Amino acid sequence: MSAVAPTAPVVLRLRGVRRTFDAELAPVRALRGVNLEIRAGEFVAIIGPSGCGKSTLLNVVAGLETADEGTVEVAGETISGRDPDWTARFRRHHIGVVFQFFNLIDGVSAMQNIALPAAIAGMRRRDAEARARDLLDLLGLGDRADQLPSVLSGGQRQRLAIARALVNEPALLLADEPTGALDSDGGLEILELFRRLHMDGHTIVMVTHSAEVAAGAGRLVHMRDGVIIDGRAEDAGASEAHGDDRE
Ligand SMILES: Nc1ncnc2c1ncn2[C@@H]1O[C@H](COP(=O)(O)OP(=O)(O)OP(=O)(O)O)[C@@H](O)[C@H]1O
Repeated sequence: MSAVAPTAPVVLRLRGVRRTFDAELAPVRALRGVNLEIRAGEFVAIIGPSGCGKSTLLNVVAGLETADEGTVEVAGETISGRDPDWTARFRRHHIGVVFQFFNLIDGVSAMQNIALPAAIAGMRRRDAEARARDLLDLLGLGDRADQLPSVLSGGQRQRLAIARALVNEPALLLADEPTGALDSDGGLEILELFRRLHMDGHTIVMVTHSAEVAAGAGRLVHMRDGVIIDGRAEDAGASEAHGDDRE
């Protein structure tokens, strides 16, 4: 289990978060009252059956989806209910996001894939490039700085995407199926990297289908039918943990 002190500050807090999608047959209640607290330095894996709401939860935390109800706090700031520009700015500065299929910019070098988001967040170009080079070295891609993502292996692309996610020193690193597009060895390599980042003090929340990858995290959070059924914040109400279905 995670060795994170129970007194470490809460970096992520969700309270009563709901999200329903319109669909042709019937509305899909993807999140049905999610309560969760994650403390600084935790490495958390969110697991559960397909369709239980894992990606929706991560997207709501990233501000890529909005919650219909409830509150989402990241690094002490309430991010739910904000306008899209505020949310995008907050995400740039405080949240790093890693996706299953990397989402790199194909037309620019590995180094620029990292430096551009830093420059957009306001860092001077030269500083952004220096930071990008440091991150490439840290993640074992120092000799790939000038290459395009298309010539990198899947594992290298994902390491590059992780470097990009770290460039603005986020309070929270989110990863949605970060090993899903990689073979088993590549996946375990990414897990090892997350474990290293965790040891360095990063706070990581990862959605995964892989039991092997999840087992490498410090804490497991189990979801089912749009709620967290285990691994929730200690102080969340028991009825909420089993779904507070009001409809
Ligand atoms: N944009 C959307 N519009 C309509 N329904 C959606 C949308 N996004 C997600 N859903 C539905 O919400 C539910 C939860 O989806 P979500 O992707 O969060 O689940 P998941 O646990 O991540 O699934 P998987 O493990 O298969 O990736 C599913 O029934 C899904 O079909």
